[in-house]
Amino acid sequence: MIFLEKLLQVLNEIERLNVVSMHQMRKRVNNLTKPLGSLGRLEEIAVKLAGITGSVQPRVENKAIIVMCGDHGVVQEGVSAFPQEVTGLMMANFIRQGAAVNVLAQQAGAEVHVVDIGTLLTDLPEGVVQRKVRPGTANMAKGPAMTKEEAVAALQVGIDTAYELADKGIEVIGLGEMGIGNTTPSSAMTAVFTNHPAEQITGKGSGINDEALAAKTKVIERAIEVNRPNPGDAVDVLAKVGGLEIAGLAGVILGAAARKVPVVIDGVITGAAALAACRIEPRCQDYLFASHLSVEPAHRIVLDELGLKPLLHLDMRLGEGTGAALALPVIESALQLVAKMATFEDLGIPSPAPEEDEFGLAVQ
Ligand SMILES: Cc1cc2ncn([C@H]3O[C@H](COP(=O)(O)O)[C@@H](O)[C@H]3O)c2cc1C
Ligand SMILES: O=C(O)c1cccnc1
Repeated sequence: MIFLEKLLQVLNEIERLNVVSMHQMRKRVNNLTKPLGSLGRLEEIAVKLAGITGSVQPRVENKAIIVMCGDHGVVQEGVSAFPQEVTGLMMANFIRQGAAVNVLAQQAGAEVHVVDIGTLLTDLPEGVVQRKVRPGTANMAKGPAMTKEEAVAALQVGIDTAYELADKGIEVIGLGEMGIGNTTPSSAMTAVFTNHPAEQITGKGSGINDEALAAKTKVIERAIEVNRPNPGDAVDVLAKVGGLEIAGLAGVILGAAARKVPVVIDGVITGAAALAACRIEPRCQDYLFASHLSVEPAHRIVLDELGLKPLLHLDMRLGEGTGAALALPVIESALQLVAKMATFEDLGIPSPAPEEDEFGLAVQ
């Protein structure tokens, strides 16, 4: 249980947002040459980033997307439109820069880190980070997807990955994943954590038909019934009805929050990981940005539960970190505005800033 001790130490390091920096950033934003509040959510982004980093000049120039990859025993139940081999083939595609996330990450100026935390592939393409905890999960419709020890080990892989990136100067992390079948554990976890019926939470994933959707819903119900995950114990939920890449992503969030690095979540799978991370340590909620709203029904429920508003509405349902990659430039733009716009002071006219900000602090 060395892992567990390390995990507890990480949780201990996650701090609340720095309210002083947020107040200073709000003051700066209110003094920019524009009507108060007119940059809308971009203003909120700047203030939140100040709180996360504890700096009035936060930076998100050095960006990375972590694509955690894992396979799922539950595909035996026919829950995906695609065969399991596609997970490994897509890993090679990420390395060849041929996937959607590669194109969008390049647009955003973000590095893509591909981590094998639990695929069935034995011959990994060069460039994939090898952190396999086990080769694929077991079929959760018949028993636990993995042991609790394996779930903790996967969390630790995520924490280590976040630490490595923070140590090399990465200032914002986008989350992505690849794993055929992974919308099934994501929906199961969301059903358990939010106490919604599987029917309201299950979607078509990569594109199953209505008949297969009904069967997928039943598989999720059965997995919950067979395993009885304890909603009050997020590691139990991850182990019984989760996935290796999902646990790894939850670990990335915990590690990034401990290092004061903002995290941009993507679709329904990274959303389920965020729910797990926030159940393990609620303070990490403050470190999250929601990039977009997926068409998968579980996603809206996840974001509501996390109290996050998506930045983009593009009707996407891909995963990989594609939504996160698209949101990174929006987040960076918020800071560029703060850094480069003139203030009312520069124009020599009084600022329209209110006397108090949302923290009840005087801003003049
Ligand atoms: C070619 C291809 C590329 C993908 N990139 C992301 N996903 C997405 O689809 C999978 C989840 O959907 P389901 O639960 O229905 O299997 C995940 O790998 C997710 O990242 C892909 C899926 C496919 C087929
Ligand atoms: O929105 C997502 O994250 C998603 C949807 C379908 C398949 N994979 C991912």
